Amino acid sequence: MKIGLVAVGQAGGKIADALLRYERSAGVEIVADAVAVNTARADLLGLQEIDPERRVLIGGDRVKGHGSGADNELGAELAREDIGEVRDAVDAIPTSDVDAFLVVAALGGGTGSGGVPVICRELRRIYEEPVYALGVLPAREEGGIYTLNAARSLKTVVEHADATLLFDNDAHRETGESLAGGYGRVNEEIARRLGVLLSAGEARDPTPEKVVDASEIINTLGRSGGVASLGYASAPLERKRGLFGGRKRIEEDALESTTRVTATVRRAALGGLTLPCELPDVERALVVVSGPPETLSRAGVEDARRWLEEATGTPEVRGGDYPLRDTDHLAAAVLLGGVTEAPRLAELRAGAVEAQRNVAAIAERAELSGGIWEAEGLDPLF
Ligand SMILES: Nc1nc2c(ncn2[C@@H]2O[C@H](COP(=O)(O)OP(=O)(O)OP(=O)(O)O)[C@@H](O)[C@H]2O)c(=O)[nH]1
Repeated sequence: MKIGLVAVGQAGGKIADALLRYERSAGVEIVADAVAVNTARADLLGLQEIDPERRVLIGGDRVKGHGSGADNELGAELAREDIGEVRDAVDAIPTSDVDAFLVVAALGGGTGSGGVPVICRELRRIYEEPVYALGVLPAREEGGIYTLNAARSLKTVVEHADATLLFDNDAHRETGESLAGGYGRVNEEIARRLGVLLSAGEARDPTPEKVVDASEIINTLGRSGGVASLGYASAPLERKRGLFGGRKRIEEDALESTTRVTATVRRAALGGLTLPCELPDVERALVVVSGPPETLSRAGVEDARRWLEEATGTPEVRGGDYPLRDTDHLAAAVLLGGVTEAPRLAELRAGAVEAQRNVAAIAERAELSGGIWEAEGLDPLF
């Protein structure tokens, strides 16, 4: 499946860079072209993979290229004002190659958080292809404003994107790792997951037993504004030198590969989700198993698909394989579409309501303190 990639804000740009690096190193073609949008000039200059001609600075007249300072109302306003420039940049993407658009950003800051819903709405207005958002949720320690930004942005994005794939930064922190220290690894993790999912439909050689095409990914994500989560897990494979030397190969017995496939899919769906959720709380699922052809047990993929059907309680579970010759791992990607509830979303909503209350109380206090000067009866200088 080929996407037109639109990266908004700092995190969006870095994730897009990571996806383009994945594409190059894996030798696959999954990004038709990528555009980066930001209110901060320095962030745009720091990008490494996105063509400089496809980098769009918005709000230059108002914020002078210095970003929107975690103010997502400002981020949305600047995106609305300069939407024509974003549109022109996206117009240059060869849409005959594009199966869907993916608009990527962190939802906790200002530019990405405010810009994503505005850009999704505009792309949906113009193009027939589905427009998906990939939103990164802030870590708990980032506090009330980031939580409030993310909740308000998400509430708006689900209205304007065909579906929103969420990635919880907190769920992917390693013990003892600082938030910012883990960004590089986390971005590569997002890129690998998306990479495996999107490449599956582009697989040609070796030929998959059961191809996962773009329409299956689109049908799983849905087009009615749902939330999605993407699971991933991998298992190392042992290569042994053949009897007469030569290239090491993987020795398989059918039972072993069936068990490995089902166990890896279960780990991806139960413990490796970008947005942790309970399986009965999803409406659709898609499983892709990738690895050397001799390890891709057809029975294993079918068992895993049936297990997902039971665990989710929905008949809408699709599945396929993606054979890769030169890998020492078996990997499973599980896409869950139509996620109706997740603990992190409930927590985000509650945190945002509280933060909004605090913001209102502070504004009221500020108004009162302004009133003190009124009461003094002093005239200002001018
Ligand atoms: N996964 C991931 N999260 C990031 C990265 N950089 C920042 N974040 C998170 O993104 C949120 C802030 O979003 P940014 O993208 O930095 O901000 P922005 O959209 O450019 O908006 P402003 O800088 O406020 O104009 C916070 O929750 C950060 O923890 C990154 O490289 N990867």
